[in-house]
Amino acid sequence: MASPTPSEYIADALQDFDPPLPLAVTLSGGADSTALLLACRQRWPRQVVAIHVHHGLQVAADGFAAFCARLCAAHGITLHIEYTDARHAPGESPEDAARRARYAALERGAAALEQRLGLPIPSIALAQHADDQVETLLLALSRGAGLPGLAAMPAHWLRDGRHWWRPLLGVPGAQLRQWLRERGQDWIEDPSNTDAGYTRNRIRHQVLPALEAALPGWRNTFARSSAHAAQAQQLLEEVAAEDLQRIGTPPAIAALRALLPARQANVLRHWLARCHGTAASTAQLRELQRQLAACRTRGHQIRLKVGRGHVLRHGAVLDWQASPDA
Ligand SMILES: Nc1ncnc2c1ncn2[C@@H]1O[C@H](COP(=O)(O)OP(=O)(O)OP(=O)(O)O)[C@@H](O)[C@H]1O
Repeated sequence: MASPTPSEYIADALQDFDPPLPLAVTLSGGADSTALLLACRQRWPRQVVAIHVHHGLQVAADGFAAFCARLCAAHGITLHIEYTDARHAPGESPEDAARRARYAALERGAAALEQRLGLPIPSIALAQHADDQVETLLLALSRGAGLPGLAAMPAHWLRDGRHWWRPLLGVPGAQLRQWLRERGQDWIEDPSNTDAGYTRNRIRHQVLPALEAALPGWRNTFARSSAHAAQAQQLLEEVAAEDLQRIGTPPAIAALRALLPARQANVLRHWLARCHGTAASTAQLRELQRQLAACRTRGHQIRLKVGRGHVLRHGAVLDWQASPDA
């Protein structure tokens, strides 16, 4: 059977994509988001707008913004440029800081467009594709991640009443580039995408070609594994939420001790994330569970560094306190 053409890949992806309109496409000026914008514009001619985030600190930022302005003007697409300063906090990776700042800027950009157009914008689309998804999975494996990491990127989520979508997760990056070339459409190459100092780029340039050669169908099978992990993670979250309700907040030590270790770890992670917005490292969680197992007398104290603060024993319950500098 002939393999699908770039147009067939994209048509297939957009067929399953049915967002409430209008749709804002997040446009970096790279190949992926340029292709997503033009494909969506083709499908919903007057219902697509674009948001570009100008990362003030990057030298190339003006060039990206100028490209997006030219592209949108040429296709009659309304564009909003949102400025942001993605300086990273001490201890935070520059990539994470840029991502966090970008999502906040995209939110502000959507709100600004709503004001300007006098319309709600119920949907925002991001252009990550099948290779990005596999890179995310392999990065998670390289860090020893648990199920949430192995579940990789969700194709859809709802936040503050707005739908966020990733309609291209089934389309290989090379197909998007080919689709643009066939239309004579250019894009901007981000110089940081080839920097081998980033693990993601080493995965992209060294690991993916080896997988391509060794494992036919690996993109689909890896994506299927991520989908299994995402489903299992949903179940774990449900179990943790039920357990936490039973155990109480703050969690009762005796009730925690009655749980099997895996279930105890699951509810502790859930409590820290949902109630305190923090995460324990594997070593911190193991030590906390060891302390819980040893906590047999009234006098046994617990004070452990966990995430951005400390877990403490207060009588019959555990408590978490943020560090003053967190
Ligand atoms: N500066 C930006 N402004 C608006 N949207 C962005 C920006 N940077 C990234 N995005 C959106 O987030 C998605 C993922 O970003 P990421 O940095 O992983 O990819 P990218 O290499 O910039 O992708 P692309 O080839 O689309 O530019 C992009 O596909 C795009 O939809």
